Amino acid sequence: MLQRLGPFMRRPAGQLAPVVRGLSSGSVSIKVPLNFWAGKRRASHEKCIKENVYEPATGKILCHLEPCDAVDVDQAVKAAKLAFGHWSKMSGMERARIMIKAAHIIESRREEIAQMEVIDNGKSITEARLDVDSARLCIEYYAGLANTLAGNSMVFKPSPLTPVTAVMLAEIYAEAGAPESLFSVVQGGQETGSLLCHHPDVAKVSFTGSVPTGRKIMEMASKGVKPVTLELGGKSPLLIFQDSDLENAVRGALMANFLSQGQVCSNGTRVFVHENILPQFLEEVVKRTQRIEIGDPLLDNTRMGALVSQPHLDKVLSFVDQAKKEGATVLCGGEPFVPTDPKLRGGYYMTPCVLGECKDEMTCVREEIFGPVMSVLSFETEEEVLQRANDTTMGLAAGVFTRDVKRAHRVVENLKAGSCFINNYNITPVEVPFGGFKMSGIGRENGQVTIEYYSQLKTVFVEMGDVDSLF
Ligand SMILES: NC(=O)c1ccc[n+]([C@@H]2O[C@H](COP(=O)([O-])OP(=O)(O)OC[C@H]3O[C@@H](n4cnc5c(N)ncnc54)[C@H](O)[C@@H]3O)[C@@H](O)[C@H]2O)c1
Ligand SMILES: O=CCc1c[nH]cn1
Repeated sequence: MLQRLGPFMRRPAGQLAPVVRGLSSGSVSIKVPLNFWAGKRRASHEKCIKENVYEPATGKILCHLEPCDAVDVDQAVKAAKLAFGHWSKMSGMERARIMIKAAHIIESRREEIAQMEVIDNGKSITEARLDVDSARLCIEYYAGLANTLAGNSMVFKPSPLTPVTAVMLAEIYAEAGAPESLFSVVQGGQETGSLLCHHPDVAKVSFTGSVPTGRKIMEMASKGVKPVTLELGGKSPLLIFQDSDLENAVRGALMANFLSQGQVCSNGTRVFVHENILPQFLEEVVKRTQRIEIGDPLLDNTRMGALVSQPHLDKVLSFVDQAKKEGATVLCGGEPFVPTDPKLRGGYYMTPCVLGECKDEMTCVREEIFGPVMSVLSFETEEEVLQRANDTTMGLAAGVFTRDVKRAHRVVENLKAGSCFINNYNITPVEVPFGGFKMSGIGRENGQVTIEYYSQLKTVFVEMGDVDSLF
């Protein structure tokens, strides 16, 4: 395991707590470059100002980001264009073989990748392992479809807050035998992103992020008349009817709000509960929220790690303050959390929050918080709750809990959202398309339909006879 982690330097021992299956929080300091194209990791070509990147669990500096400038982006895109030439001429079988090999490498390095994702992102190791499995399954699924299709190359810019693991994926594709630069990584923030959108050799822009940034991306892509896929934010409703199995509804509400410290686009953060079961629901949901184990994300029993950055934590806490000012009741959580372990004291933790007595017009109900904050609202009738659930500019996901199967189908038919869950929440298998209605996005990821969003259709007429001319 440690040999594989060669490029990552460990901090001197001494202040470290026991190592958890390889890495421990606060023990990693990355010195190697984080850009990757033409077969290797690369520093940016200019000695630019390096930006600190912090480990969410500890607040310690994890690495330095060297944003790619126009020269770097141009090199990466040109290399990707060459790779496209090779890759698209390979047979589907050859491409599938390379993808399956990449999937096997991911499987064999599952724990190492998951641990590095935790260090990079702050989420719990339990979730990170599932994320690595999802990545592998995704590659396996599309390898199955590759046999009959054209292939693309990609230049990927990760969030500047979490730059580390995307480079590992680039190395894995290279090891699996993919043409050089088939999958490249350029680091940076909005300037680098904007360079990619404007580059004339970039044929398609796929963006995952917030609605305001998505709007800018679409605007930039429009200059080159480039197609876009936009996977944007949400403010999804979860409807819990009186006839629900209450135990499962409570579990669903927790899964809809607290995965990845609430930093999940599809989260069902507006929880509408029928007025007759509201007291029981709140008692149970608050009890279980208070039991969520917060702390070192690399420990197996942790269920909630750290938020991605200090500014983001501050923003989420300010949403809770605003909710209080607007009349919501904090039923639990919503406070900064300082773990007892001294090495975690600088980390970005908060207690998961349930807000009661929420009203439709409150900021916490209207705006995406992207943190562990559940807003609970009461309703009386199906018609009323459907109208309120759809009263949003976004439409990524929605959920309904009821034992009445006819009601379940009637409700999801009327919910304006790309993914609807009946008696569960946040289930996203790779075979099933994922994407938003309204301002939550354009296009779909996952499933067979996604291929259409990354392909050009070419129509070719071949005349075998004479041209029937009118002239
Ligand atoms: N629909 C989905 O599948 C999905 C998945 C995950 C996250 N999200 C959404 O993402 C948001 C949270 O992510 P975030 O905080 O990283 O979002 P963000 O919009 O702040 O940033 C996303 C990315 O855009 C880049 N960027 C920012 N400004 C840019 C510009 N002007 N030009 C080019 N690039 C620019 C950033 O560097 C970053 O890599 C939430 O709204 C969440 O719902 C959506
Ligand atoms: O934050 C986004 C979550 C998600 C689930 N499936 C695809 N994206």
